[in-house]
Amino acid sequence: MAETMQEACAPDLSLRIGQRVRACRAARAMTMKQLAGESGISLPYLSRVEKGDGNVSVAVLSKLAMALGVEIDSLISEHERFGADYALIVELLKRQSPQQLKEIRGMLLQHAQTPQAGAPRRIALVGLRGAGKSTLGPLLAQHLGIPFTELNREVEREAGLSLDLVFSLYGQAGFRRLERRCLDRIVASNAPVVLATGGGIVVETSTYEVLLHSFQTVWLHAAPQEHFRRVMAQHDARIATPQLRDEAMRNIEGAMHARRQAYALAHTHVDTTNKSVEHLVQEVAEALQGLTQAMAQTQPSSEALSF
Ligand SMILES: Nc1ncnc2c1ncn2[C@@H]1O[C@H](COP(=O)(O)OP(=O)(O)O)[C@@H](O)[C@H]1O
Ligand SMILES: O=C(O)C1=C[C@@H](OP(=O)(O)O)[C@@H](O)[C@H](O)C1
Ligand SMILES: [Mg+2]
Repeated sequence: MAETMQEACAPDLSLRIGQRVRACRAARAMTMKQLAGESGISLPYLSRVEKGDGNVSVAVLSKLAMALGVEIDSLISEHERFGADYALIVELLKRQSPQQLKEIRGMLLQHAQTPQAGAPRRIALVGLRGAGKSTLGPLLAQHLGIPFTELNREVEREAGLSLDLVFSLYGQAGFRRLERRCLDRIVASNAPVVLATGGGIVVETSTYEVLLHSFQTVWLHAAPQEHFRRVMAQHDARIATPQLRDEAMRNIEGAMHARRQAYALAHTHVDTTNKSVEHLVQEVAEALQGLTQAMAQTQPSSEALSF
């Protein structure tokens, strides 16, 4: 059964699409009749789309985008909410190479990441399940003399439910909203902390951006087989049968593949393969010290961004 966007999405999305189509058409000084003709959509149907009352299929959206000479995502996005500069910056960024984008992000973060006198020490451990975040976190915190927080426990406390129930009652999206709320609260508390995050925090870009911006982040990693071996050794109920085990291994490999680039954005990376937990506490502490020194030496540039 063909599912239309109207059925799949909230009504305000239809309204937004309608407003975007109308605004793009107006900016191009096109009449409704012209747009209908150029896109091959009937005039009455286009009128309904613009009123936010059409069952807009992806095919119709694609025809409209083509006739307006815009990318289909610009008819769905909320970019205009952030103003004209935002839209121009997005276009400017689209023309940069991955390396240039890395440099631009670094420049934008330079001020935020230069340690300010008296700023709280905030460290976040990221990585796939079995990375050792929950194991190393409290030991690292003890070593540094600052408190430890497990973000998933904060989510459970916020929801008043176990993590499994949060997922089954609110779904992945509900969990991510709670995770963000808890992270925001930790940032706002302005206290030093070693934070063990959940393995999936990197998938919600807006949450991960807050984490990268506000914490010194450490990616703890190992080969997928090692992550799997460690999770297996925890005798998790989710991998109690051979089928579940196969699925779990594929899941870990798939997640590592899909998340590798995001994890790699962390400020420092530590390979945990064949290293004892005690050794790793030292190694992570040294990596963080190196990072703090490197950040202190990087003077915020007063030059204009030149890209
Ligand atoms: N460096 C390590 N070498 C071997 N086993 C480890 C190491 N770090 C953690 N483990 C074990 O792996 C399992 C998963 O660790 P955990 O800290 O719960 O990972 P995470 O919180 O990142 O999912 C635990 O049983 C833990 O004892
Ligand atoms: O990798 C993931 O997608 C998840 C990892 C879990 O955290 P841990 O990494 O602490 O196990 C937990 O947040 C949730 O089950 C989702
Ligand atoms: Mg954990």
